[in-house]
This record gives sequence, structure tokens and C-alpha cells, in this order.
Amino acid sequence: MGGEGKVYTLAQVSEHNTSKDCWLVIDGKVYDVTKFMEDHPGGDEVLLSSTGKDATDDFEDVGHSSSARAMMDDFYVGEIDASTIPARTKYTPPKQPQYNPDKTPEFVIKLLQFLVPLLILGLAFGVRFYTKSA
Ligand code: HEM
Repeated sequence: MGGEGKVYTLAQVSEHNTSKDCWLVIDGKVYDVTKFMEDHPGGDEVLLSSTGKDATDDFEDVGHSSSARAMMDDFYVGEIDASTIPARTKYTPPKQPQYNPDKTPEFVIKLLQFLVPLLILGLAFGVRFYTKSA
């Protein structure tokens, strides 16, 4: 098998996405795992779900053994044209809902919460002072 290093586009590899004809892209290389579908310890379903894309992350996430990696040579059919693989979809955090940029109301409330009791206290003293001297 293989070794000729033919270069495939992702579109070409993606055509092989059935249990009777299954190609994978792992680490820049293209593998025809059709004959391996039934023997794969992880099952054929996961292999199928990894078709049509760069399956490197899927493959690595499982933590495949070195013997698993050694088996890959048997399925090698060529290289992937890296420019046909869409750029890694990177996580963009959801936009924060517009956080009130004008902090004034919040600030005024805090100020009032502080001032109003003082005002009442002052008033009480004032009243007491005036009623006493009257
Ligand atoms: C040419 C490609 C692949 C080969 C040669 C391969 C080979 C193997 C081998 C030998 C095992 C047994 C455990 C080990 O030795 O690490 C295994 C397990 C497994 N593989 Fe793969 N694999 C390939 C691709 C994939 C891909 C693309 C996936 C997608 C997620 C996958 C998912 C799994 C899972 C989930 C297990 C664990 C099964 C279990 O422990 O119950 N494999 N594979």
C-alpha cells in the first residue's frame, strides 16, 4: 500500500465517507481505513464521523497507543493538500451583553444610600437642638 504520496484535496477525501469506503485525514496524511472499519476497536461509527474533515484532534483525543499509530502505515494512501482544510475554527467567547457603560445611576444610588441616613441623623439632631433651646 501507498508510499507514493499522492496529494488529495479535502473534497476528494470527503467523497469516501461510507462504511464501504472510508478515508481519514490525520496529521496531514490521508488514510484509507475501509478494510479496518470492522476491526477498529473504537468501532466504525467514530471513524465515519471523523470523515470529511481533519480528524487529527479526534484521533489524538482518544490517546491512541503506539501500536495503533504503527498500524496507520498500512492504510496510508497519500497527503492532504493543507490549503483545502478550512482554518481551525477557533473559540470566540460570546459577546458580553452591553454592560451599562454609564455607571452614573449606580453611583448616585450608592451615594444616596450613604447620604440619606446621615441627613436623617442630622435632621434629628437639628430638631432636638432647636426644641431644646426654644
Ligand atoms: C488510521 C486511523 C486509526 C487507527 C489505526 C486506529 C486504531 C485504533 C486501535 C488499535 C485502538 C485500540 C486502542 C489503542 O491501541 O490505542 C483504537 C481505539 C479507539 N479508536 Fe481508533 N484508530 C484510528 C482512528 C480513529 C479515529 C479517527 C477515531 C475518532 C474518534 C478513533 C476512535 C477510537 C476510540 C474511541 C477508541 C477507543 C475504543 C475503546 O477503548 O473502547 N480512532 N483505535
